[in-house]
Amino acid sequence: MTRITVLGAGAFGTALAVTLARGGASVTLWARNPGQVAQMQNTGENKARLPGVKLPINVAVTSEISFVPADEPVLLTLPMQTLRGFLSESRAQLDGRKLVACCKGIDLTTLEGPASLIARACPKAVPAILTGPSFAADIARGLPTALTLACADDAAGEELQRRLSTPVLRLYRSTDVTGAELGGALKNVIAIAAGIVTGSGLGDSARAALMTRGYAEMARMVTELGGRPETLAGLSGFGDLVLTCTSTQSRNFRFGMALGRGEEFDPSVTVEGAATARAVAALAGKRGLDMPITAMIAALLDRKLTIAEAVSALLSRPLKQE
Ligand SMILES: NC(=O)C1=CN([C@@H]2O[C@H](COP(=O)(O)OP(=O)(O)OC[C@H]3O[C@@H](n4cnc5c(N)ncnc54)[C@H](OP(=O)(O)O)[C@@H]3O)[C@@H](O)[C@H]2O)C=CC1
Ligand SMILES: O=C(CO)COP(=O)(O)O
Repeated sequence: MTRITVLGAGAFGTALAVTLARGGASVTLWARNPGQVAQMQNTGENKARLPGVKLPINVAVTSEISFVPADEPVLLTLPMQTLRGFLSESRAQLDGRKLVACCKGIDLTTLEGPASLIARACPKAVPAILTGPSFAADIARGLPTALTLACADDAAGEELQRRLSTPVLRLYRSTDVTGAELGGALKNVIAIAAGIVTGSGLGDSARAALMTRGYAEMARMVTELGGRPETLAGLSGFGDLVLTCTSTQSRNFRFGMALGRGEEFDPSVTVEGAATARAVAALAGKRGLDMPITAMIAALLDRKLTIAEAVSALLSRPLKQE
């Protein structure tokens, strides 16, 4: 039987633990907070992050990372901006493992994605990325979901694909780690922008234009960093961009909608695209890449611009070929 360790009991980690356990794996789900662990053990449910979903009996919940099996997959399901610190604290337990990052974003300090952070902290580990269109709530309900599993070592990737696929969770394999992780990171920034367009009443046509031009700037960054444009055309890029820019289940989209309406947004909600917008704007600046939508979102979040000014700046750019 496959044993899987899931580190991070947020909505996504819990949903993945549940679906993998339903698929027959023996899952250990780790959360940092012993109180939350006790609550999950007592109620058989993660009431804080994924209420209403029963944990199968083959999910063991713990707040200790004392032993992580060496040859079994480890899923990292923490928010992106906490990953670097977590890896550095836990490298003794994690190095040498197959570490599958499920977070979407770019680290604000190093301007790197999860695979590079893993490689730096745990040089003997096999880094992989699990990404694509998938809301935790959908996965937890057992609805069909398709994701990209990217690993530079294709043999290791094939094994991970096999172990992490279930009858309702279909994984496609890729060796393009850069393309896959950038798709998941960058689409969140465009989703905030799409939310702003919707929230401020600019219309569906404007949102479609923004998604398309957002995709163009995502492709520029993927190509610049050595990823493959065809990866971006798959689940991890196009697929997740469409999902996140069109569904109010998305926190990034809802955050953008609140901005567009001039409403407050609960600061405790994980909105990966906010930090990633700033990181990507900095990276684009360093590399001389034109990423106007990302730059506008970063400027809006830093209150350097109003929405009206951002829209006007985007529309008054010089006319160019598509
Ligand atoms: N939710 C979804 O539908 C999807 C999420 N993802 C990605 O998964 C990642 C996690 O998101 P999600 O599960 O939704 O997040 P949630 O907001 O649901 O939960 C975040 C979890 O991370 C924990 N956490 C925060 N900081 C640390 C830390 N320093 N050390 C250890 N644990 C920490 C929190 O613990 P505590 O409660 O103690 O603060 C909490 O359990 C994100 O990158 C997201 O983009 C990807 C696809 C779908
Ligand atoms: O990445 C996701 C869906 O694929 C989840 O999106 P949000 O983080 O915007 O909720």
